[in-house]
Amino acid sequence: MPITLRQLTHIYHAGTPMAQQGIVAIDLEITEPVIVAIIGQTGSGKTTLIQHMNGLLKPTDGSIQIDEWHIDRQTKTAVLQGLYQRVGMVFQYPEHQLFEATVYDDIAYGPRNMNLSESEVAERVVQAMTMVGLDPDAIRHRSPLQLSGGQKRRVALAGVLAMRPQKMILDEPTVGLDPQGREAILQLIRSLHETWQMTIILISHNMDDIAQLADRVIVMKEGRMIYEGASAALFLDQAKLLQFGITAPYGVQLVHQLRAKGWPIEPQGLNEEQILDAIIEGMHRQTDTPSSTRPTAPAMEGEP
Ligand SMILES: Nc1ncnc2c1ncn2[C@@H]1O[C@H](COP(=O)(O)OP(=O)(O)OP(=O)(O)O)[C@@H](O)[C@H]1O
Repeated sequence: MPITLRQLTHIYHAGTPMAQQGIVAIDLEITEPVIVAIIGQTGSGKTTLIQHMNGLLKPTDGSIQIDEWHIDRQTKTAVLQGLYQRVGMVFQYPEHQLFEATVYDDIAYGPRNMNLSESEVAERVVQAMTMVGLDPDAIRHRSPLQLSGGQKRRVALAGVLAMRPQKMILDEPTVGLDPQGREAILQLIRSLHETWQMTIILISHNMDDIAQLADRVIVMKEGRMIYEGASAALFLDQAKLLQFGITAPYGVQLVHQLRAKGWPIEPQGLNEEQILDAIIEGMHRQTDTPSSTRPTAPAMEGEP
């Protein structure tokens, strides 16, 4: 079932002198399962948008349809709570919200709030820990405070997964992690999507993360959605990148630079492997081209 937004609008403190525009008239259809990235400058409405997708905010105008939930300004708060459990939200720096004495209790917090039996809670905690690559026997009794940054983030993710959401929203999932921790979280997100067919919506400022993960990209500006489309199409369109003030991922920049120098490279995708294949293919094509028509390869430094 697609996620459908119709003229979705949110004005904070609507009808008061403090009224502040959050998002305006957003029409969007997300066909699942998919990984969607939301980008945009600070204050552009990214957080306001995602908070409608898990029932933390209600529209002041327009509507949002997620599975059986149709939400508009009339929707009662109790109805929103069901959505909150179905669509998991992982906040920026979620590890700052680990507050229980043990890893087990932290992950069990969400399922316990769902009034499940303790045996069901235990089953979910172990499954969620396994899903995020944490060894349940090794760390369940440890304090979350004793874990590394990457492990803490996995615990926070497991806490959301233990509620068995069908969709997940991640706010800056790799921010503050070292390169190894970042790579591990990217892999985890990819495997959640592929193994569980989970729709994942993420906010990110990291274009390399987006190039590696996202099928689609939404660009927000001043509360409005100014672009929605395939991430590959956006990153390969230099005019749009310039228009939106987006710096392309490193691999894509390399492709643009090589193309500008006449290398016949036509990348079909965006992840590192695809870009590398495209560059190698371009090199082969260049070698096959008769020398009179061959574009000039970039000269190495120090070469004539
Ligand atoms: N609780 C609030 N009360 C009033 N205005 C708000 C509130 N939250 C956000 N806004 C306003 O709504 C607009 C969109 O904010 P939002 O937080 O959605 O942007 P964002 O793109 O997520 O920004 P950032 O990247 O800084 O998190 C901004 O003008 C902001 O000032």
